[in-house]
Amino acid sequence: ATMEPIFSELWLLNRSIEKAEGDAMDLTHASALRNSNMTIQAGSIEDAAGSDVIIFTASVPPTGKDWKRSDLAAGNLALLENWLPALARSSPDAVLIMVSNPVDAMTYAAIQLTGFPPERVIGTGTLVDSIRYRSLLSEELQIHSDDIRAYILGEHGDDQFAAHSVTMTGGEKFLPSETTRRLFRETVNLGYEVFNRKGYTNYGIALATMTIVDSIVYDLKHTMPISVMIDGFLGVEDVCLSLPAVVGRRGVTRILHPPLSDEEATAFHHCAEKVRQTIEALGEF
Ligand SMILES: NC(=O)c1ccc[n+]([C@@H]2O[C@H](COP(=O)([O-])OP(=O)(O)OC[C@H]3O[C@@H](n4cnc5c(N)ncnc54)[C@H](O)[C@@H]3O)[C@@H](O)[C@H]2O)c1
Repeated sequence: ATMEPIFSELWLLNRSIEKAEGDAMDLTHASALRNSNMTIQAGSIEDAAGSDVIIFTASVPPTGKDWKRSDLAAGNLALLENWLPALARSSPDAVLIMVSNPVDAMTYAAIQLTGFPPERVIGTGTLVDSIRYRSLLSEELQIHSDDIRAYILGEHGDDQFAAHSVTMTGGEKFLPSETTRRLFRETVNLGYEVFNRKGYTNYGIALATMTIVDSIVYDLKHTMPISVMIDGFLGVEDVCLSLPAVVGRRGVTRILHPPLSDEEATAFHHCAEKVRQTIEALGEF
């Protein structure tokens, strides 16, 4: 969001105003080379009042070598509790994009803490996993990744699954094969693989978030796998998980219901149980 001149104003909020100011200055200098009149400033919740889009990325750091995204749940819930009610009061019509992990449980918590209608709260969910999978398939098939309709669905975590039965390009279905399964197994670990090498992931998630922002700001109504409040699909509700959904100016305008195989439906139910457990372990909020 910071390098695309898509907003008129971009406000950076951080517990450390100095860090936010440093980023705002650096980005403002960089944008001198862009065809941009977007202003980039550091400030407070009040400064950013009336925002159209809120992107939440604050997070406690992971600890230990074999950390899981769900380990961040309690620490990040405290950050959400600290920031979101006030952000929601000062920007009551915003669409909120949740990036912080574990993103599905945090998206659910954000709906409760903002009081926003669920369609105005979007988790980046498995969008980043789906682009990773598409990029592996693209390399294997020698077809541009943008032409490959392949979805990783469920939780943005270890129990995500590839919706092999609805993967297609040019109208041709890819039946699940040893190759698609192998590439999916690689996909699940790619986030950790990048993290283990550089200590964080940023380019993939930044562009995934920008894809959501673009679809909101320009009301593009693109379909993408994102974390949404599940609307009774396969009997699942009251939990956030990724399904393909249509994104426009007011947030999610439609959640799609792909015809999953029995095996995929079981995986979806499993993800629902797992994310629900994470949410329940957080207690009242
Ligand atoms: N959804 C995804 O696909 C995806 C991908 C990458 C990262 N993430 C998640 O995004 C989050 C951020 O990742 P990162 O690599 O940018 O982490 P980071 O540690 O670099 O950044 C965290 C930021 O949060 C700020 N912060 C900490 N406590 C705060 C508080 N009390 N109030 C306000 N700000 C506070 C820190 O100052 C820092 O700027 C993590 O939870 C990470 O797991 C999600």
